[in-house]
Amino acid sequence: MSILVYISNVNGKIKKQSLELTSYASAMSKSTALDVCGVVIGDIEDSALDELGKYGMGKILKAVDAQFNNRVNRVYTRIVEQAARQLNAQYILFPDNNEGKAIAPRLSARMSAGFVPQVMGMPNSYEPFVVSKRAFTGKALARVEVQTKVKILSPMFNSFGLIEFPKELLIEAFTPEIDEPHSRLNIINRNLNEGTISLADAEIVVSGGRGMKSGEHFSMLEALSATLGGAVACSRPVADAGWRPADEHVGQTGKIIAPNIYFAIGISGAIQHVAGVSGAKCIVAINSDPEAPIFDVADYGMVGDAFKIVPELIEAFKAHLSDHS
Ligand SMILES: Cc1cc2nc3c(=O)[nH]c(=O)nc-3n(C[C@H](O)[C@H](O)[C@H](O)COP(=O)(O)OP(=O)(O)OC[C@H]3O[C@@H](n4cnc5c(N)ncnc54)[C@H](O)[C@@H]3O)c2cc1C
Repeated sequence: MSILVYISNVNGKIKKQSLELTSYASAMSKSTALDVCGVVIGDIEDSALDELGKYGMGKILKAVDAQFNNRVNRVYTRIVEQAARQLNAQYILFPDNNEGKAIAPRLSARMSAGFVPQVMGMPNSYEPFVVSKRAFTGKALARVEVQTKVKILSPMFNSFGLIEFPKELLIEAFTPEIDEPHSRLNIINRNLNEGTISLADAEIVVSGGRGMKSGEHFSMLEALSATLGGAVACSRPVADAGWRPADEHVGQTGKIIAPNIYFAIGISGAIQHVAGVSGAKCIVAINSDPEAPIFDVADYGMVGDAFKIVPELIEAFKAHLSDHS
């Protein structure tokens, strides 16, 4: 019997979320004595998977077929289901991202398995199985009891962290039986953001709001983000105005992120915005209005003009980083 981790394969690379999910599964295996296994789909070198052993992965089923490189959620669901049945998985873990959101509910229906998205922290108990999840756009935690034999969980990114549980890793080829067309769609072109840290993976996020006045002024936030090795995000009006791409918008109707540090710069802190970042470990707010609601949720606040403070911060961080390099 096992705990099965769905390993996201992005162009032959694994995401940090998969390392965190593996740590999470390894912590669960301490309480359940179940083996930690994984399934990965599409072209990927074994060497790209080795790191998972460091976090407690014992075995990976690797489903490689050129047809699997175009992700078709219906087919991926069938593959994970077959892997789960082969490994007698009691728990199946998905990342809380678009992939998890597309596959986990389908799998839940196919396997009659209870599914809990947006899981926060480790299970509260195993008999009965109770786990906490985000509720009411992050304003509350709900404790959920799952009564089905197989349970599917999507832990929130960065809600657990990376913990090493070194294990010898075995990678096995896996040939699922797919008796339906792999795709009814032809993907003609894919445009990927190369060389940037994705918002979901970023440990530091530098986010700007309407207080930045225009899209051009975001170059300042890009410079701060580059200095710190982070990613840039924005509030919804900024994306709506076309100052930044729509996929950078965080909040209730955008991405939900939980970085270690979230810089909210020229952002008022409306409840719909905070809903997307309340999981951040530390919020640093820069706002010229001392009454801005963002200061109610910020761990550190600077009252003042972002156009003066941000360049000074960049210089200070650069000096600090060069002293410590
Ligand atoms: C159903 C619904 C869903 C929504 N979903 C989202 C969502 O997912 N994400 C989201 O972000 N919003 C969402 N909104 C919009 C949300 O209610 C707010 O309108 C929005 O978050 C405000 O964006 P902002 O903070 O950038 O702008 P503003 O509220 O205009 O705030 C700008 C801030 O910049 C400060 N400022 C101005 N000049 C400077 C300066 N020079 N230096 C420093 N600070 C300065 C101001 O003091 C102010 O606090 C949603 C709204 C609704 C109704």
